[in-house]
Amino acid sequence: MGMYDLIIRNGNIVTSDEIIQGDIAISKGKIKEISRGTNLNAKALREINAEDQHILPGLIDTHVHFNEPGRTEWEGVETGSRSLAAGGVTTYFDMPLNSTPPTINKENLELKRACTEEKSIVNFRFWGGLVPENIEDIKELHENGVIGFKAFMSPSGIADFNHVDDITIFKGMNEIASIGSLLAVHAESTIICDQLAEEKQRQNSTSAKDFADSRPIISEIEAVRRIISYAEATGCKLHVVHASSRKVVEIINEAKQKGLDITVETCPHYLSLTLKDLEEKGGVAKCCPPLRDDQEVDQLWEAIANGEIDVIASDHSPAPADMKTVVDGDYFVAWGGISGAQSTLNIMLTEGHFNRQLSLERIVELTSTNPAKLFGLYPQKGVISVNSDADLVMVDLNESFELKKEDLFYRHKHSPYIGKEFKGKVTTTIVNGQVVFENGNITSVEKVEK
Ligand SMILES: NC(=O)N[C@H]1NC(=O)NC1=O
Ligand SMILES: [Zn+2]
Ligand SMILES: [Zn+2]
Repeated sequence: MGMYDLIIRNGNIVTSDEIIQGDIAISKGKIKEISRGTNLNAKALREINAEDQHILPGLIDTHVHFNEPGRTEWEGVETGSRSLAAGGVTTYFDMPLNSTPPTINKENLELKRACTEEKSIVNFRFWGGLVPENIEDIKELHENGVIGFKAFMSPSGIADFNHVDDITIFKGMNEIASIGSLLAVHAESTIICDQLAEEKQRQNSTSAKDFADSRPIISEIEAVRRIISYAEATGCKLHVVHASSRKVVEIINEAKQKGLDITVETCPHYLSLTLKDLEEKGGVAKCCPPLRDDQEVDQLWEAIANGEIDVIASDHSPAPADMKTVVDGDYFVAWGGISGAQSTLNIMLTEGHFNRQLSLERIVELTSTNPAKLFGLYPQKGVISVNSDADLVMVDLNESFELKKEDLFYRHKHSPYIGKEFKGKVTTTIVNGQVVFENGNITSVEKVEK
């Protein structure tokens, strides 16, 4: 009879394939045994009764901006990773911008790695940046472990992270293809967005709708079509982040059908919020691309149901509340970025599972299994199986709650989801076999070694 570190008894174990009832035994950070239907005849230092709860692979949030080092007054690894733990996320990929210095060379990557290792309570990986100035640094970043590269096709809003011009895209994608890595793109057209914004501002038309109209869906479509041309020409693997419309998703699917290695992400805010929320809630709901309308939201859910979307990630891009404020009705000045890292699973359960009959298996696939497969972490992560990492989230689907400001672990406790009724509550989050979040509290502050 074995002696394990932890046994979780009698839960409904969800993977991307099936839901089974059983026990999970964990030691040294790994899943050692799983029983189907029966009780494991074993003991552990600690046992958790998961009766009536569902156990999912911990979420892998492939898209967050934690601003550390250098801009921790916006967020930071400590608060950021705690909010992820509270939301059932056990691994995150930190974007190369909004921290200073940005992750565009090896030295800067090491700075980010050092502070993250010191402070994160969940697992992490890093994106490298592709900017016009760093083509020579791509290979070294790759060799030092970045999971891929991120480029902006339109201004990023951050002075030390320039957007790419066509020649940088061409050369960068050739380089990224040659090392076998992947390019993630923020795809909006600079020309369309900048010129429409300038016209609007010149006319003093600065409402929520004016802002949204200055970044129309055609701007995403145009940029995605252009980047697909380069992917075809260079053979570079491509990942389009935060598609706000099924029209964008459809173009990517056509390219997939033609045999291109291309994937697409959307975010919880495009699946749950609209321009109306931007008008009513103000800058807290401002993001780029902007929120669309009800019809676009429904169509994105249809795309999910059809298997046309690969990954759901938060694009948590926080800022202090005063930077998110709409001053004199001007929506152009507020920071674009949604604080959402803690709410991804809640949105998927409430809007997806309960309101639209999306299966729990599909939610697992979109938030954990697919990200793990896409970035080479599978089957170590993204699945509940023997020998996988013990990264797990337990949810009580019978519990409902209204999100309150005090529930948030962010450095700045604002979010467009405050006041929203959620069905399905995260009760426990386990990272590398350690309980890090339980019953509303962070329980372990041990740093995660990478
Ligand atoms: N710089 C940055 O984080 N930008 C993000 N914010 C947002 O709303 N969209 C983005 O790409
Ligand atoms: Zn972006
Ligand atoms: Zn982002």
